[in-house]
Amino acid sequence: MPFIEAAGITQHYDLTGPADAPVLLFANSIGTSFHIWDAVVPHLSQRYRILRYDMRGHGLTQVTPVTEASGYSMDLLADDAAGLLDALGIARAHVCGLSIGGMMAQRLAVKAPARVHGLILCDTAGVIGPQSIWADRIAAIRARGMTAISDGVMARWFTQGFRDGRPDQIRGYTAMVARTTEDGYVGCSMAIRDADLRAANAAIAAPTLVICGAEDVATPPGVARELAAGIPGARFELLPGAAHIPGVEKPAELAALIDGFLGDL
Ligand SMILES: O=C(O)CCC(=O)CC(=O)O
Repeated sequence: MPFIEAAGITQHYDLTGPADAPVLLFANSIGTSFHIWDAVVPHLSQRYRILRYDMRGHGLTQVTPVTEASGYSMDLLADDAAGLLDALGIARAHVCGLSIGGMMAQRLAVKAPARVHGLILCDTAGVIGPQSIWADRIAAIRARGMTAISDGVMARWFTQGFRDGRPDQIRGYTAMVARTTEDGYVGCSMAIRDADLRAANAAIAAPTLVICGAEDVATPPGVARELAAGIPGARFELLPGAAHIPGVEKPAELAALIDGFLGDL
């Protein structure tokens, strides 16, 4: 199980695919580990060297303490990803980020343009609000723990059909949320709450594809279209039959969109 010291913390990652293939870095959404990409990887791992990692305080990556006064920031999360690339000796990668992972990817593309080749922004936005939803979530977690939010999260992550048809998956993903560290989730909530990336996104130079599940209620298609409109030359693709985590509900379709886009670069 690979761990590496990067950006001052112990990060948990997985690197698979041909050693000489272009690197494709996946960044996850809040409350998840890199296993949300498990079903996508087999569709891409012949042509890309796939790097996945757990965000700070998530999965098996180290959590750092969070107080009312000091949470995490989107810059810190972008520095974590850049530190991971440094530690692994990877100069440049395609980056595919989901939700907060997509916000981190926007930030990385602005802060370190030489590191980002192709940019895929999946079910994300330049701002995810209103800020009150983050205050409410943080208060609920601090009062009652992670299980206070896990049922509501499932309703946003997956379509009704998937929730009805795959109770095994819903139990598993509920456990994934519940086992996320409180400080990790709260710290990342603060990073989302405090981020408005829209103005800075005008400077993104990487070729960009924005993808959104047609049934996403957390970062709906209208918001994702606005994100694409704010990034020079960005394309937008709607993914039918998926909500907030298309890599779980529509892995082959998501992989085809990613591969089609990267194949043109
Ligand atoms: O998923 C994210 O990273 C942010 C949006 C969100 O909170 C969706 C959810 O878990 O309900």
